Amino acid sequence: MDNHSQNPHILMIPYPFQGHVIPFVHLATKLASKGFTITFVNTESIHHKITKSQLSSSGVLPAGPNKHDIFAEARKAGLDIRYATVSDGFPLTFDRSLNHDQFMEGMLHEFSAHVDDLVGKLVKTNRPITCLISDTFYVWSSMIANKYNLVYVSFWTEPALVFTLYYHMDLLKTNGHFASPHDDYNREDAIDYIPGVETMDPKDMASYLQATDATTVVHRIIYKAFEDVKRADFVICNTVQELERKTISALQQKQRVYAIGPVFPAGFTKSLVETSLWPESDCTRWLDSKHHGSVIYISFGSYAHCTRNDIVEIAHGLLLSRVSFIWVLRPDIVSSDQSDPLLPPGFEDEIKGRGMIVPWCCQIAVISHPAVAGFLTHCGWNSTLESVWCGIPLLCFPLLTDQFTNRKLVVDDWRIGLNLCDKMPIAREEVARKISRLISGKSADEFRKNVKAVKAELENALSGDDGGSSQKNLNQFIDDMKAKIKKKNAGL
Ligand SMILES: O=c1ccn([C@@H]2O[C@H](COP(=O)(O)OP(=O)(O)O[C@H]3O[C@H](CO)[C@@H](O)[C@H](O)[C@H]3O)[C@@H](O)[C@H]2O)c(=O)[nH]1
Repeated sequence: MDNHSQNPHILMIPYPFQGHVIPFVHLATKLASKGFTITFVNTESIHHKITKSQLSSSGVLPAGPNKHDIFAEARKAGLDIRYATVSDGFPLTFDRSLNHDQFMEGMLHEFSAHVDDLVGKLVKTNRPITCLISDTFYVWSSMIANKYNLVYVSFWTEPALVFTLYYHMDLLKTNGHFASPHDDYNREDAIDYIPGVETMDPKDMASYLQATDATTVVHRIIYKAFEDVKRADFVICNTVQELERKTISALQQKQRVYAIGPVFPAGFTKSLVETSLWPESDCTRWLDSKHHGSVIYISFGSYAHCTRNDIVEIAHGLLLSRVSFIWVLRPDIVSSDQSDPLLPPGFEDEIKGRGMIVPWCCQIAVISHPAVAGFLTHCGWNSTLESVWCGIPLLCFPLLTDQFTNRKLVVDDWRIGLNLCDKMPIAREEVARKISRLISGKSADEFRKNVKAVKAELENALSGDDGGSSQKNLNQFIDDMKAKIKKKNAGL
């Protein structure tokens, strides 16, 4: 076997959002620790945000020629991970959150030209890349892989259930549950025809599949991306086989799909690689001062926005509940052009000593702390997996995209949490009541018991080198990918 097929050089490109960059970075270190050479590509904008936040958190950037290389420490630890950046087509000062649709149009139409240019250079080096691992939401992966004769691996950072719903959009359309020809009406009865999926309520689908306008830029991206993924050589998924067995088996009838999750940093501690787009506030000392199992952690991830009313009602609910809490209020949580105070007047005085409000933190450090008892979350998939790993029940407030489906897994299937509000709009009394049910009494005991069982599934999946399902699947994927690269190199 030649060196390239034994130890291939893989190009990895995450979608330029926090919730995608994080699992991609952890997967990169995992693959590098198995001997692969990786070139990891971030957009210039993501790179700029990470280095800026690193500078504000620590006051210093690492010295020397590697100061702008987020993998410098990982390389010192012996991993062969190289780092490159690519333009997303917009200037650094462009507000991608505020101008979301314009940015996404760029992702749809222009980004591939920049990637093409970069890959063209990378394949000419003395250690050429032979494989591309790109985010499933990209629309150009098969085109780039074909042009440069690369094996094409699609990495899906959400549950397999969400993948399969997008994968079968044609069925949802034919049956009138999505993009119904009757203008603004989609069928509301149960969906019972998706292979490998139990009967499900349409309100549990990803928000984009519940929309009545199915022509937005995100929809056009999803249509194209899910056509493209059908051309992937392999699909790897940040989930666990035992948790989504039927869904994954049905998908495997169509494609080579491997459940390799949860993809976490080694040892579930702060990674050697900086990934945060915002400076992290340190919550450790504050948490140390609290009783075990007494604190609620609240975060809605990096991408979704909520309304001013949501924030106000949650704030009042927290006051009524009298629990201690850490609340991550991202600067753009309502909108990045919103600078008026969000919290009710006097709130911060009233919560002194009991509540801590931060713009961002090291989430895995916070939820690993024994003081934390519950997580009020938007149900981003990374947050869901991380919370389960820490044995923390969830209070679910899904806002967008896969978060509605993730909520169904948490609340209806695994029974490890509950809905923040059963009917919109959200009301303060219900917030207080649900917080109490999450962390005290019989309901809390039940959630804790159930979350232990799901946690055990995650632990088993990662146990041993070849014992757990995700370890086995990762090893199998690696063997299959190497074989495919060898075949491709041989022109077969
Ligand atoms: O203060 C914080 C808040 C979050 N995080 C981390 O940021 C990530 C957030 O990821 P996730 O919980 O998945 O939420 P989003 O950032 O919203 O992720 C996007 O990407 C996910 C994966 O595709 C989807 O499941 C989400 O719905 C989508 O919004 C997690 O690893 C957290 O540990 C921090 O480190 N500090």
